[in-house]
Amino acid sequence: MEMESFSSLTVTERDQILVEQQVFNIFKTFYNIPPSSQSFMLELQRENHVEYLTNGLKQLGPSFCVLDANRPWICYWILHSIALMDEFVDPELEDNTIDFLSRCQDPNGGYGGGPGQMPHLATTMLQSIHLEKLYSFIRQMKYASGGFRMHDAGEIDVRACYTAISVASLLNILDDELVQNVGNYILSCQTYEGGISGEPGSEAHGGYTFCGLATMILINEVKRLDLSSLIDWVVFRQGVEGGFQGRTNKLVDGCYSFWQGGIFALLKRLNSTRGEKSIPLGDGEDSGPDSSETTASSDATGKGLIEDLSQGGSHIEKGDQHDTSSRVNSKRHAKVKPLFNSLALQQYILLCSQDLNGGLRDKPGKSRDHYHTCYCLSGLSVCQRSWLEDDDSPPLPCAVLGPYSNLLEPIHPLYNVVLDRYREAHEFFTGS
Ligand SMILES: CC(C)=CCC/C(C)=C/CC/C(C)=C/COP(=O)(O)OP(=O)(O)O
Ligand SMILES: [Zn+2]
Repeated sequence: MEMESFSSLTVTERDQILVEQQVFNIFKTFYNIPPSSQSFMLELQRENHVEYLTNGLKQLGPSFCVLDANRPWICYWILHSIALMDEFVDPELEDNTIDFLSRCQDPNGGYGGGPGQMPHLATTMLQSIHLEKLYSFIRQMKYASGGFRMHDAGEIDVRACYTAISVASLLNILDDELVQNVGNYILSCQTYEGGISGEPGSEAHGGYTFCGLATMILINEVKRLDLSSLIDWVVFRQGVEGGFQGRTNKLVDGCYSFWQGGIFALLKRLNSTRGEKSIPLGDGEDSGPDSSETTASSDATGKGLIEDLSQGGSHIEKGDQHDTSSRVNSKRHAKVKPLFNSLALQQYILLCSQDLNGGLRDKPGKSRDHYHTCYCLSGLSVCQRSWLEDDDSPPLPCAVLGPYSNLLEPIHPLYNVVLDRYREAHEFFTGS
């Protein structure tokens, strides 16, 4: 592009072009090296990621002051990332972390950002011991409009609804009082674009759309959303770089691999014909006989649209060199053509978001951090199973970009917790 016309662009447009150039340089280098060496670039650097994450966990003690009010959330980002790679932390570090988290618990329920800090819904994502007090804290955060506040006198938004409802659901303390009017509040945040905003009147955003959709599923009101326009909005958030943007005209960012990618995982379950008793999506419906012969396109929610879209896939078909639809044809392993380009997203995560020295990031040029590590890896796990109807069976090798050793553990898409851990928690809190 001519310098003159470049300078006439807005800052956002210039950023977009610069990022696209950086990403395409990475892809060009990648495609210019012999295929035999390409596998190294696409390899998940597990050891380095685990080392980076473990070091992060060791620093959570009293001297750790970066993002001070986020420390329990950092624990989740780190521990979840380690669990996704099926790795463990050593028992002493695990004990120290549990001790640290219990010191963050407020005597009146909920967890604060550090020992002695005000309890906050975002940090209450973590396991709680005082269930009654936790219930009372969540109840106090509920606002008459149906929404929840993030903390005492804090902002009311869709994120707070999700954290309140998902924690209450996982801990089996969700009741009608907590649910009352939540659906109306979320509905009031679905915008003319189809996605969901943080609060009424704001712009649709991937983070809030995930939170809003998951909440509506958990409270059995998902059919009240305009799912066809929501799907329409989210499929167009995948960029030519393969990654997702959070909102219209913004840059792609590795963390939306989960916030947007997770939406597809939820939609896939809604559309599934299998009776998923072990992984309820919350709509209370038995979705039919366990037939491995059926295709995933016959649910009432978004029915015709999902069928149509699953024929066409995502909007970035141009240059899609990895379309595996003709190769993935096993009845047990692949039922669903994802509504997004799963291999392009894996390529963005591995080539552009991965720091080969450990950790993952927003985009090339940015630094790694625990938040992006968590949500890039969660998105990668979603991608690897995006062709599967049943998360308990392993994906075919062609659905996993790079060596098969890149395969991560499956997650429960409503809670973003590794499936086995979800099952343990579910059993613990429901006794079944
Ligand atoms: C459970 C929980 C706490 C969920 C959080 C969900 C989430 C990620 C919400 C997004 C918040 C937001 C509007 C970011 C925009 O930042 P930006 O303007 O820097 O980014 P952008 O340019 O990509 O939109
Ligand atoms: Zn991000």
